[in-house]
Amino acid sequence: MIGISIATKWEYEASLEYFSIKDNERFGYPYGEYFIRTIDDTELVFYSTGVRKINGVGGNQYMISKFNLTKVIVAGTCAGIDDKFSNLDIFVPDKAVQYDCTVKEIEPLIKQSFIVDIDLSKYGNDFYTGTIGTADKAVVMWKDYLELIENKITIADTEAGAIAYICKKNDVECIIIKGISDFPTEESNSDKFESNIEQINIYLENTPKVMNKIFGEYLKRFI
Ligand SMILES: Nc1ncnc2c1ncn2[C@@H]1O[C@H](CCC(=O)c2cccc(C(=O)O)c2)[C@@H](O)[C@H]1O
Repeated sequence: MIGISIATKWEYEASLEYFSIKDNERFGYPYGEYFIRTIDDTELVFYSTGVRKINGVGGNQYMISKFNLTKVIVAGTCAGIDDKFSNLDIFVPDKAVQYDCTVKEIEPLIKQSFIVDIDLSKYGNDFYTGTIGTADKAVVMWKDYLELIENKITIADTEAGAIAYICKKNDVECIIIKGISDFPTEESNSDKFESNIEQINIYLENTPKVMNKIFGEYLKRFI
């Protein structure tokens, strides 16, 4: 069985809609909900975990143990960091890093022990790849965005790097498929809150579009 890990309720709702899931096919578990679908003769369990690293890791560890998963695919949205890319571009990163685990004033932002390399060689190369950076807070502030650019991060989220890390501990393959839902914008002091609300609205508008693109154009070749 392969697990499809989904963080937010909006991403999960878009998944329910995409696969036309009926109420009696939805089951609860301590971190959220799951449903099961067979695609190309492979059984997949789609589950919501809730947001940020603790929920992402807890939900995945639970599902790896419950269903004896052989692979986890993290599917969802992310912030765009590298400005060569645009909203709705989809990535399958070959590197996942946690960037909030060091004292950055005296240590490098990213330490080797928090980097997971992902071998994509058997899946071809007709997709965007790069480094996904994960931390427990969303990338909203311009100074955080500049720091990620400086550290050569391509996209950022709040779960994937930690999920890849615990998959490795479990000897379970982890593939991350993420689409850009939003980019941080430079905020001035006066419109900090407005610019944040605007970013959230863009995220909400793009979430179903990203999930449909992942399921329609990317999922099958990674299962
Ligand atoms: N900018 C982002 N940074 C990090 N992760 C992002 C971003 N965008 C999307 N994700 C991904 O989607 C989910 C939720 C998104 C989220 O929390 C968010 C999105 C936009 C603005 C704000 C805000 O507070 O203004 C919060 C997370 O689970 C994460 O995996």
